Amino acid sequence: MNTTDGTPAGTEGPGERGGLAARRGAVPGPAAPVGEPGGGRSASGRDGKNAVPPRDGDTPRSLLPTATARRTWGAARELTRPRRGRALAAVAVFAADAAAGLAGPFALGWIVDTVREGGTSGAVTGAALVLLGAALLQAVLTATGAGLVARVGEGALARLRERVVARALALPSQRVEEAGTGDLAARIGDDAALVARAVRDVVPGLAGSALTLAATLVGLTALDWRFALAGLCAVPIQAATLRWYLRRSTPLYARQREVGAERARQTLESVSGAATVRAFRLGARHTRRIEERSADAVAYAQRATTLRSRFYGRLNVAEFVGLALILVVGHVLVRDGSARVGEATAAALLFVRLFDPVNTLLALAGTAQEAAAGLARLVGVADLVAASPSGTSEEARTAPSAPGPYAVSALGIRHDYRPGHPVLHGVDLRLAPGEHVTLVGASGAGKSTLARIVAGAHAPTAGSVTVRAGAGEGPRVLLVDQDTHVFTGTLADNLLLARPGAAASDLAAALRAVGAEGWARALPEGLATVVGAGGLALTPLQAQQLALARLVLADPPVVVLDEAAAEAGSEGARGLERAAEEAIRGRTALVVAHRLGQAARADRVAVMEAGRVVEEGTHAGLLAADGAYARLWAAWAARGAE
Ligand SMILES: Nc1ncnc2c1ncn2[C@@H]1O[C@H](COP(=O)(O)OP(=O)(O)OP(=O)(O)O)[C@@H](O)[C@H]1O
Repeated sequence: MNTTDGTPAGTEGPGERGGLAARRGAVPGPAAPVGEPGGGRSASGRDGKNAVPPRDGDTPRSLLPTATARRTWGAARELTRPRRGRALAAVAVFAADAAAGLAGPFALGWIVDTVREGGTSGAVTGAALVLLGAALLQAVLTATGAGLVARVGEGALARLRERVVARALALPSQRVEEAGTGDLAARIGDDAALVARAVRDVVPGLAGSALTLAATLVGLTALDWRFALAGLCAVPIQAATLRWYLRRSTPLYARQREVGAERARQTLESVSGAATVRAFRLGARHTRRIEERSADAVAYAQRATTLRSRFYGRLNVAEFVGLALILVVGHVLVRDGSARVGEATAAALLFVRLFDPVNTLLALAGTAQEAAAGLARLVGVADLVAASPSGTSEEARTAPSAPGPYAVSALGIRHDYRPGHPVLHGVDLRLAPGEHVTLVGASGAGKSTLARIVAGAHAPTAGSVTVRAGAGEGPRVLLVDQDTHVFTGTLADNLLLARPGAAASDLAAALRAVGAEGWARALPEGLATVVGAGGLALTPLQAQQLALARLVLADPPVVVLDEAAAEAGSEGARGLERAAEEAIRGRTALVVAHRLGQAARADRVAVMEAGRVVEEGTHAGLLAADGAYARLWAAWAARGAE
């Protein structure tokens, strides 16, 4: 993972921490603010709608929720509970490690006294061997402790990741769009990486450092309580430094995180919309926006680096004060005969040995804070209530459905993508059980929006959609639109996700029903051929047929088809029309049609204009009425019914 300023996570630029102190990673972790109270759907009852302020005419974004600090802590405990034994073992190992670390300074003090008193070289060698043995033991214990922590932490993180991905997949597309796909991607990518790094480095670092600190205090007290007191004089300076740092770093990292997410969102949006950006010559505008966001990210990274340098500078002062006091105390104690030179040496060495753990502790406090913010953002998504069953996508439908078609009524549907700019104005549309209704109208009339609302992919701003269920089961609506995804896997896998466990004969029958049997059989390994990214690329027509075959297998009582034939070319489009008719047979169906031939064969046609249904009736009836539909039909026929 890279930090926002391009340096690898876990490292810092040279010169930030000079002298004897360790260089430990306070990585500028983009950390989101803890969520504000809101009418959200997280299990914590809080839905932090972190609206990122708009820039340059952008629409404000409502980021996905972030869990409260309390809920985050609770989730971390829940996730580690099954591995409590290992966690306790890790603490015990780190404690033994810290105790073994005391051997070094004591042995060196012993060597000093032995040499001063003219002792034998054998005694010195013995002390040196103790030193070596202690160092080896420490190496083994440190590795064991880190291994235990990694096993506890990685297991917990894997569970959390699974939950986040499951929830993310169940989120209504509208919610993801509102937040920007970059927000979700940043959480699953950057935040998960941040937490994983914390599990690997921060937790062992914090635990080891805290225990070393405690053991060293015991060691100093054992030499003479006044050494411990002198060493403790550094603590107020360190505490003040930490407070000073955290007060500045918390909002800084939070803002840095937001700025990073904004940059990711903007980049993703510009790249994924590259064709549109080119077509409308928006390149310069998008480049400027990316530059602005990148400049923001760089500015915040620089501020974070400056802050860390000042933080380490203050820590050096604390170390100097503590060490100077210990040397003064040692001098006084040796002079009045209450301590030996070796003991004063050991005390000074014990204190110097603390530089590392103290700095680790303080530096990691910031990183731990960032990781906690990342974890809060992951838990926020993991706690989201799964999308309603009607919020469906074609891929999401897997369970077998209730038999028989249902009636659908969409009443008083209003929809604003942007507040105050309605694109649907109180639309009423009813479908009788098993009826096929086709939506027609000019581009931008609102057909796709209405279709997605009926399918449950968008929640309407006002109005309601009712799918009257038969006995027992809940409503089952399946949406097939032009965003058909071919997953990397075999053709059979791609079909089975619509009906897990279906027999090969069912898969073949579904392919046959949508006219795909021919090309599927001709594949090098038939149903076992790997398709999708990295495998055989399916044509847009084949991908649409695959979507329709999944529809046949999922067997939903209600189906919404939107532009399934759009990308297939006119020959392919006619084939797809036939496949679609076959796939929706026996179901209640709402079909968005751009080719009016589809409308002619539907039970009923609804004509939309500027967000309203302006005409409804059969093809023949509407032609006879000589209204909006008749004009559309005439125009379509004049273009050669392409
Ligand atoms: N995600 C969105 N955000 C903002 N506005 C949108 C969004 N999707 C559609 N719109 C707007 O809503 C209006 C209706 O669009 P919609 O796609 O529903 O129309 P349509 O009749 O299906 O058009 P087409 O035939 O071109 O697909 C249009 O003005 C469109 O620009």
